Amino acid sequence: MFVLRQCLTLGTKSSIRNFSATTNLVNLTINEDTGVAIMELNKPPVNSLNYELLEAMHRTLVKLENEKCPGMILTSSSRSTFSAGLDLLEMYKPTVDKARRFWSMLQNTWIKLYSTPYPTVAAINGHSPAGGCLLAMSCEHRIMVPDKMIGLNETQLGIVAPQWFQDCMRNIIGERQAEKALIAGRMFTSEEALKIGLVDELATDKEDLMQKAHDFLDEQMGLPPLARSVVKVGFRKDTLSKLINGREADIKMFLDNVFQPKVQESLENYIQMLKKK
Ligand SMILES: CCCCCC/C=C\CC(=O)SCCNC(=O)CCNC(=O)[C@H](O)C(C)(C)COP(=O)(O)OP(=O)(O)OC[C@H]1O[C@@H](n2cnc3c(N)ncnc32)[C@H](O)[C@@H]1OP(=O)(O)O
Repeated sequence: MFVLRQCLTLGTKSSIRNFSATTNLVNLTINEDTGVAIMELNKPPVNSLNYELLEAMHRTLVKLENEKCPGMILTSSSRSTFSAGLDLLEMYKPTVDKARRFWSMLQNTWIKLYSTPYPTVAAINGHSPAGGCLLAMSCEHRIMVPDKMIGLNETQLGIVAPQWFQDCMRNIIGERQAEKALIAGRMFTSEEALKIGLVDELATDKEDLMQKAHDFLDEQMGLPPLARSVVKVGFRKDTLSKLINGREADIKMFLDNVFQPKVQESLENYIQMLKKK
């Protein structure tokens, strides 16, 4: 195995191979024999999804697609958290330009991740609320360590999970379970998530998690890749097209909501609460 460290400040293919001391928000490891990529989110302490992390993810996904990646594992370098979801500071008192840029990058990243032709598996080694749950749901297969929490908890924060977040959940756990979970903003334990099908497997620890993720990819990589990807994208095309054809309306929805005084008040209280913990 060798490690390619993807650095935000580096753009060219050759320079990506050089380690740089600059913060690496995404660590990319590619197995020389199998080509399998491990994309590890690395924004301590909890991988909150700010513009820079989303951009680093997007850039990595473009690179993997260009280099005909055969399969990818999405995981996190944090011991407690897969991803804490969207960075609350991106939504708290932003300028219009900053909010628009942020949301647009979230859309870009999700569209790339949800539509990869190659198989993807989320190795969920920690809590995965809201936007973190979206990332996991955008992969094809989810494996989670025990005793962590996952779900779309937006309602509990006084905000609304966008339609495409909701669609992703509905596509996985079905209409009735998704409606109940989304209205309540419910977070599930790993064990509950397995029961309702929000995750596919539980692992005993990180080693078991990665082994199971590799096993899933091995199985997928044994299938004819073109047929596999056509079926995958066929299943996902309605959800994808809804956002792709409605990106501007979705940005407007976000901007209209994020600047509501009530929403700003909820975000402020929530940020304070997290800081006091
Ligand atoms: C507004 C219009 C519509 C918008 C639609 C939005 C759609 C999606 C929204 C989201 O994704 S909002 C984010 C939702 N996320 C959460 O509710 C998770 C909040 N975090 C936690 O519950 C916990 O941090 C954790 C993930 C369970 C991890 O717990 P742990 O004990 O390990 O770590 P903490 O001590 O709580 O946190 C460390 C450090 O990180 C800061 N932080 C945590 N989450 C976020 C976040 N999402 N954004 C920014 N910062 C975050 C936390 O405040 C701590 O900071 P310091 O005290 O160290 O400064």
